[in-house]
Amino acid sequence: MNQGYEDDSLTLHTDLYQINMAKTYWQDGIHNRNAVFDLYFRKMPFANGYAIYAGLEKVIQYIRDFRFCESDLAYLREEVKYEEDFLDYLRNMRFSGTIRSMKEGEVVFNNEPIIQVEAPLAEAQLIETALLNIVNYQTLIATKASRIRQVVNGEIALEFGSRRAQEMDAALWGTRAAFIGGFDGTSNVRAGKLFGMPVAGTHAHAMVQAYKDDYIAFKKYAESHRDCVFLVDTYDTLKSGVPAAIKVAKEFGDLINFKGIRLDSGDMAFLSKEARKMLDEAGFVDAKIFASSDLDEYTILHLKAQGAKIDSWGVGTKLITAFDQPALGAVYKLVSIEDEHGDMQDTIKISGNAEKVSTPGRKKVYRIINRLNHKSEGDYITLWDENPEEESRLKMFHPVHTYISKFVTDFDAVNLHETIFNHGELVYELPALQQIKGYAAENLNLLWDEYKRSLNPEEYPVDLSEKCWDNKMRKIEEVREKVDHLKKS
Ligand SMILES: Nc1ncnc2c1ncn2[C@@H]1O[C@H](COP(=O)(O)OP(=O)(O)OP(=O)(O)O)[C@@H](O)[C@H]1O
Ligand SMILES: O=P(O)(O)OC[C@H]1O[C@H](OP(=O)(O)OP(=O)(O)O)[C@H](O)[C@@H]1O
Ligand SMILES: O=C(O)c1cccnc1
Repeated sequence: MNQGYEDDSLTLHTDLYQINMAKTYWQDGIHNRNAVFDLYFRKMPFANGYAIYAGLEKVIQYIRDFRFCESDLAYLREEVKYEEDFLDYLRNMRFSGTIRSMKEGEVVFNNEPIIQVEAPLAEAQLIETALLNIVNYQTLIATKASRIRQVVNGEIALEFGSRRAQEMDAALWGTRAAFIGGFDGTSNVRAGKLFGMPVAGTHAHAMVQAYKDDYIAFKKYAESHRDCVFLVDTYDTLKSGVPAAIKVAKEFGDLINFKGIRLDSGDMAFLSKEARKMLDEAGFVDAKIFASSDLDEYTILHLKAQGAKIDSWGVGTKLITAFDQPALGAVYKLVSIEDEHGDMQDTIKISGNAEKVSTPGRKKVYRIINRLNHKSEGDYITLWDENPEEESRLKMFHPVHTYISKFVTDFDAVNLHETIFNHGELVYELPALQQIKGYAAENLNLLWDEYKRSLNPEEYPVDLSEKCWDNKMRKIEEVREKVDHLKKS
């Protein structure tokens, strides 16, 4: 999308204040100081017990291609009035830092760094907006998809939301995220082409309206396709749609693969049960019933509770727009920065709300897995120089309500971060999408069911090591002393 420019990049896909800060750092000569930022979210989306991380593929593409092109620089020169020497600095900028990230498809929780950026201060600052933009949306959709997958269980779930998504990129990357979260395929053909996802589809009401008759429309479709799923609710599902589908299936016999029917309105519990009887009586016991129409995990659960005979669920609007929670709220916080002597100094952002106080320092995140039952005991955030793998007994305690604690022995501590870029060089090979999806499903098996139920799940422990916690308390104290001192002077 060049909008008339000869060249274009995603590098201006940032907030102006990031470039303004970069200019201040550059002018002051601190732009190359090593800085560490954590990307994390604070509250579990949809009040779910876990989230599924998606977005890494796009983050990699964005970082790999990070550079200001000439039309970006011309814009900054003419419209924002930046001086030539600063523009020269931007012209030569490439991302030269290190990015550590959890793997795509990882089961993630609030308040743990999903991505950690360690880079020259100005570079780390400039990429914030795009990273958050990507991860916030894709993680939200993967998580919503996973919630729907939990209730759909062993049946088929198809993503149908392109027409309702917040624009084209959202449809495309959203459906990829939904696939990672557990969907089986998409109606978006470009997603099939670009990501290798399975594509699937039936037909719309428009086709039945065009032929003005269920039977004629289905017959015409059968003449032009081998796989047939007929949409039966345009006029009257049980009186016209289902009988017409059965009639065409009988007439065409082996000439078509009659896969079933789709319901898109009305009482889908009642209609699916009646349609199932009609299909079975006609001998089409293998024909499947597809359902769509404003579905989400709640309607699907209710339909199942009513004994609906639905085999395949098409979900659009409520998935692709994350209808009940439109934002994940992930943030990007500076946790450590090099001082004038070359030493790293940890930084903190204070808030009146204890849960919002950032956790200082360059950190690692471990998943503590019980060797006896292969279930996760929780996640354990340490400072960089700690190694829980070498410890035989771990004290895990809640970082806010510290009296909630437990000791864990006989565990494996799995470091959840992979190095993606090392000093600017891409060193990570992204697995195939199918593998990422498999990884998400596999990792969910590490969680007790109590964390996975869609309603009122238990809170999964995300704890700080004692050293990490002490460091945080020390930083809080330092800030407090400084503020007290300012008040007095
Ligand atoms: N038995 C059922 N129990 C609970 N929810 C249902 C049941 N049957 C359908 N639904 C859901 O109820 C909602 C009905 O939507 P709506 O009122 O728009 O009617 P509709 O039958 O889809 O009609 P139309 O698409 O023609 O406007 C949809 O979200 C659908 O998934
Ligand atoms: O309801 P969603 O979860 O968003 O799923 C996608 C919807 O898109 C189509 O409807 P639409 O009314 O757009 O077209 P149609 O005429 O083919 O029904 C389809 O029939 C689904 O109802
Ligand atoms: O293939 C379908 O049935 C379909 C595709 C997109 C939206 N609604 C339905």
